[in-house]
Amino acid sequence: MLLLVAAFLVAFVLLLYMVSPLISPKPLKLAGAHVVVTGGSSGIGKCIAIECFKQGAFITLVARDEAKLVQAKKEIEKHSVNDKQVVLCISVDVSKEYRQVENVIKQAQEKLGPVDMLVNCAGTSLSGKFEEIEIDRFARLMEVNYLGSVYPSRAVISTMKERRMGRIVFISSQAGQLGLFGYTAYSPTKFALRGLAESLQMEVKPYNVYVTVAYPPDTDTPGFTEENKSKPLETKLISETSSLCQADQVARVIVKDAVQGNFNSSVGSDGYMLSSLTCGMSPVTTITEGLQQVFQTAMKHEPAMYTIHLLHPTRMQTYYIRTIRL
Ligand SMILES: NC(=O)C1=CN([C@@H]2O[C@H](COP(=O)(O)OP(=O)(O)OC[C@H]3O[C@@H](n4cnc5c(N)ncnc54)[C@H](OP(=O)(O)O)[C@@H]3O)[C@@H](O)[C@H]2O)C=CC1
Ligand SMILES: CCCCCCCCCCCCCCCC(=O)[C@@H](N)CO
Repeated sequence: MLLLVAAFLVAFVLLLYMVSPLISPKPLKLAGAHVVVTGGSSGIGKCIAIECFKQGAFITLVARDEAKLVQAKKEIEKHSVNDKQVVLCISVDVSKEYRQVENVIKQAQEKLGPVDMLVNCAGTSLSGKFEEIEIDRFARLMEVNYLGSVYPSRAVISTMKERRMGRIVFISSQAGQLGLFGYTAYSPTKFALRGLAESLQMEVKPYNVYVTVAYPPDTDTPGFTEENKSKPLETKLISETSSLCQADQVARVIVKDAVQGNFNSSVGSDGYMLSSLTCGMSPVTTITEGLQQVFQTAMKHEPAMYTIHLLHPTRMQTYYIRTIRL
């Protein structure tokens, strides 16, 4: 019996390695690519823009405050690697009107060509006890963090599908992997991004478009400083168990994962553990990731469960879907 299980596992691992070229996308070339970064005027978004610019990309920064945009543009331009590179700034609130966001993307495409990579980094956080958070803030946070990622993505997706190439990145958070004291308004907006990303990835994979969800830990940014002003002591104590990162370090990891087309992107060893523990049935981009999900399930359930986890038709879709003829 044991032998049978072992043989089954070996056969399966072999099979997975055979299909591995099918599930690993070709890396995106950033040199000459057009990268749109919402929230690109500050913190993590600005560092993502710098990282892409350093690799030869053309950048469109999208945020509301024009002065901050101009300042960020100057900072990014210092890192140019050739004299053709451009940083374009467009001011818009990504969470209000879909048509406005669509126009901004149109303008960007007219100036710098079709979008090769969209990074949805515009977002805001708020911590506090459930009953102390002003009721309007729940809707506002959902608008900015969730709809503010839906709108730009929706505006670029058709062109990406037509061109059979592209990357869409969503910036969730470790607080989008587990709910924490103080994050009743914030966490759900970041969980929502994962649902969106998983669904969208399944739709666009046949068109060679890859989606990445990043789950950064606390990161030293202007947004983080702002959030700390109202942070309950409990939230601070819990958060201190995970590391505080620098924005450029987080940005490097996110850009690397997006370029490679990895679905999941996490930073550091606790980020890695958290992603393993909360892997669910997310799309996998590497064999190790797939096996890891299964062993994760195996530790939690009876053997039947991990067979289902591996072989369920839905999982098969995420392995195999390449082309659909409608
Ligand atoms: N810092 C952290 O600890 C972590 C942050 N994150 C997430 O990363 C993202 C960036 O965070 P961080 O760098 O700290 O944030 P910052 O506050 O430093 O920067 C936020 C950026 O988003 C823009 N922005 C905010 N709201 C809107 C809007 N409605 N429309 C257009 N642009 C907007 C801001 O510009 P402007 O205000 O001018 O519009 C700014 O460029 C957020 O989604 C955050 O939730 C995730 C995990 C950890
Ligand atoms: C075995 C696994 C160990 C992992 C321990 C994980 C502990 C969780 C700490 C979570 C910290 C909260 C991050 C929120 C960041 C964020 O989105 C805001 N800062 C935005 O500004």
